[in-house]
Amino acid sequence: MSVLSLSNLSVSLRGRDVIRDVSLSIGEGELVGLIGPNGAGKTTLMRAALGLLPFAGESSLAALSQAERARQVAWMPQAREIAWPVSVEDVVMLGRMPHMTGRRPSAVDRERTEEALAWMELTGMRHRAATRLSGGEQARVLIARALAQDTPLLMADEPVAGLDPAHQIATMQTFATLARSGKSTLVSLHDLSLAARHCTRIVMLGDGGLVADGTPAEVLTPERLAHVFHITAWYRDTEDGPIYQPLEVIR
Ligand SMILES: Nc1ncnc2c1ncn2[C@@H]1O[C@H](COP(=O)(O)OP(=O)(O)OP(=O)(O)O)[C@@H](O)[C@H]1O
Repeated sequence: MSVLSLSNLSVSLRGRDVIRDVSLSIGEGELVGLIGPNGAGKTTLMRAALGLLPFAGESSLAALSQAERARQVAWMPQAREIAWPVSVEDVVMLGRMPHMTGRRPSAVDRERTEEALAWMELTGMRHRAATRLSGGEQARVLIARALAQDTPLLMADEPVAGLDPAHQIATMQTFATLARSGKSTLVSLHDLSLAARHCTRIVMLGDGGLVADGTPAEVLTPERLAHVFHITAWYRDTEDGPIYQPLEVIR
């Protein structure tokens, strides 16, 4: 079953075509990396898919009511400064809002919150004010809030930007674990190695259009890296998975 379906999605901002005719469908248990250079349209595509921007074409998510959408998809935007001086666990518990029926959190709400705190290694700082955390720690709190929402689909805009290497890897492994349990994630990334190692599928955008959609090995060819990213990269298929190291800029 598909958790997101986009059909001929196009977005025009201030008279400029930013996304052109993108069609794709994400099924259960997929971890999809959305890659493309700065300005390629990754954020715009995700925001339009969520119904946060006007678009032409169709998005299965945008067609849902606000309440249904909040139970179908958790969204972690790129902006990640937490402005509310509340505890880490309270921010994460906010992810349970779409599921809460009464005024008090249920046993399931508490369980999902605990799980999300543990996933993001935040249990030890649960009582700290979220505003007093470092940038990377705040990002982990917002990922935990999205995980606590416990939706079939998670959409995250550069969730690992600003995280240290251990937390980048752990976050991608959490998404992979979710995928194995049938949940899907669409995640925009700039790190090609993380994308290649952890994603089951890569969607490459270039200048607003869909350039390629397939397995990491199918999509990350030297020709596309040259043409779309203007780079050369060192590549090896190792026992620990594929490794990509960008090397030179092609001018
Ligand atoms: N409100 C806006 N009005 C006009 N143009 C916009 C607006 N928002 C974004 N754009 C333009 O749309 C294009 C795509 O932007 P978008 O933020 O989707 O790219 P991105 O792939 O997410 O980039 P990055 O990797 O830098 O985050 C860019 O050229 C950007 O300048």
